[in-house]
Amino acid sequence: MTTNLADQTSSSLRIIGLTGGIAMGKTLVSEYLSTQYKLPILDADIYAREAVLPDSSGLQSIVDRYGSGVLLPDRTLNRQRLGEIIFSSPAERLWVEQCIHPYVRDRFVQAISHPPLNDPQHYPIVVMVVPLLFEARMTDLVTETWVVICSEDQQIERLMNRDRLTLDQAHARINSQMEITKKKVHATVILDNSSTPEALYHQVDRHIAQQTHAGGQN
Ligand SMILES: CC(C)(COP(=O)(O)OP(=O)(O)OC[C@H]1O[C@@H](n2cnc3c(N)ncnc32)[C@H](O)[C@@H]1O)[C@@H](O)C(=O)NCCC(=O)NCCS
Ligand SMILES: Nc1ncnc2c1ncn2[C@@H]1O[C@H](COP(=O)(O)OP(=O)(O)OP(=O)(O)O)[C@@H](O)[C@H]1O
Repeated sequence: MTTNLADQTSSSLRIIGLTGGIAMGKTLVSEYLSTQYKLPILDADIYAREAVLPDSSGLQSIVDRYGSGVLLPDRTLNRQRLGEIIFSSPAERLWVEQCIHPYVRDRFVQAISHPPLNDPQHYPIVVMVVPLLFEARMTDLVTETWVVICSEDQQIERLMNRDRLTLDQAHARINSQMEITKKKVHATVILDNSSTPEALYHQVDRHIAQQTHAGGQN
């Protein structure tokens, strides 16, 4: 039986699962929700980094599999090297994910089940930023899903510029995620980030107000 975290916590608590394709604008939205609405933000990418900190069992497993060449001289994870490995091999990506995702899920569950975030009087809305919300089957952790989208051309341009990637590298990362058209099918809310950040923020304002007014229902 699937355990639904939202059922374990107060029914009035809204948990927004914020996702979208890589580099489509999740961070822009989460920063806005944090600064404009003071919402608590829990971020899967941050938890995934914690899972491979020096001396963690996660990092040790990765070194056991790929050798010490996956470490930088200061013994921290060489993220660029691990990225080359997992974004060019679906099998290795799945292996790394099964190593890291259980930790990420645990961190979300811990955060939302304990004070202060389990008190809807203080925090009626919590945001979980989860790039792989659908792929990693974490939708049971949230009460609504917000999917940020833009065109594929914009995605590639933003990704290449931000992360200094070649076109092939950008494609490899995009192709390792569920197609955005499929994510849209599962969305409670679609946020179109193909224009300016301000246009995106207006949509966020509208959906926070609408959903709050409707009592957090879809
Ligand atoms: C491969 C790693 C070391 C690359 O690190 P890097 O600093 O370059 O990227 P960062 O972690 O900031 O991720 C940037 C974006 O890449 C995408 N991404 C990351 N991991 C994955 C993955 N396994 N599959 C598809 N896309 C991914 C996400 O959109 C994410 O927001 C890192 O992404 C990683 O450890 N990935 C495996 C863990 C994971 O699945 N994380 C996703 C959150 S649960
Ligand atoms: N509307 C926009 N116009 C121009 N640039 C944008 C816009 N939205 C986002 N960007 C830029 O695109 C890049 C990706 O945006 P952002 O980091 O918010 O995406 P993300 O979904 O959080 O990425 P990731 O999946 O890697 O975590 C950033 O460099 C950001 O500044």
